[in-house]
Amino acid sequence: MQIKHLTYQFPKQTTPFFNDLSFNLAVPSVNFLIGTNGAGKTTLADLLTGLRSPSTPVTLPKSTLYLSQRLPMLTSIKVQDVAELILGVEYGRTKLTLAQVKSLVDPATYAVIEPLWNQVYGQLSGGQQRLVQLLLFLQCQRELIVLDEPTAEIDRQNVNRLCTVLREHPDRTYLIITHDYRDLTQFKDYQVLWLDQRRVTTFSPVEFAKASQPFIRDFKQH
Ligand SMILES: Nc1ncnc2c1ncn2[C@@H]1O[C@H](COP(=O)(O)OP(=O)(O)OP(=O)(O)O)[C@@H](O)[C@H]1O
Repeated sequence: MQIKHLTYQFPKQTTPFFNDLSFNLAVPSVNFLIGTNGAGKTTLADLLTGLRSPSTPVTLPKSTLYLSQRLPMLTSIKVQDVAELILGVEYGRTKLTLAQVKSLVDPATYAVIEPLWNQVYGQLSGGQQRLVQLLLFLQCQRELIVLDEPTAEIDRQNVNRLCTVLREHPDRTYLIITHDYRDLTQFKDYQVLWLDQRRVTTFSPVEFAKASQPFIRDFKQH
């Protein structure tokens, strides 16, 4: 998937933040987007998913799923209502039983949802809320699936579950923003996109293992 000549200027700014940025997303594959705080990763994700509009016309993926860092959700409803909201819309159903959910989602997702089914969503921990939303939304297929720091609040056992779900769909194209090298080691094959100085450099796993730029060296040491 080629992103060509992407230019974006924040409102009220006099110069573009991204100027004629071009890069390739590996398709289908996991693309990890890395870079220092403030490099522009979230801004780039916002642009690819239509949350922000590029300053000049660019061809972008037609359908995207964007799980940004802070996911809004009604907190007084139960986990089963959250499942109905997300899966019900996707599958065109207004009511979903736990048994029906079992038939719609993958086993790793069911293992997380089942024990929480009757709990009030707002009473889950921050990490549990994030995990429930991520796993339910990952049951939906789109041309590009963008995850902004999906593992940030999640314990490593649940990260394993999350990555199991991601690996179960090798036909998908993911763009995953991360500051955690351990996320890369969950996958055999992937592409790394390093956003630095408003430019993207891409690496295969072998190239990334050899790369020795200070940011990448520190990233790999985590
Ligand atoms: N509305 C705005 N106007 C001007 N600059 C902005 C605006 N919103 C964000 N920025 C700047 O754009 C830069 C990129 O921000 P962004 O959130 O995309 O970085 P990031 O790489 O996702 O960082 P982090 O790793 O900390 O999440 C930051 O320096 C930020 O201050």
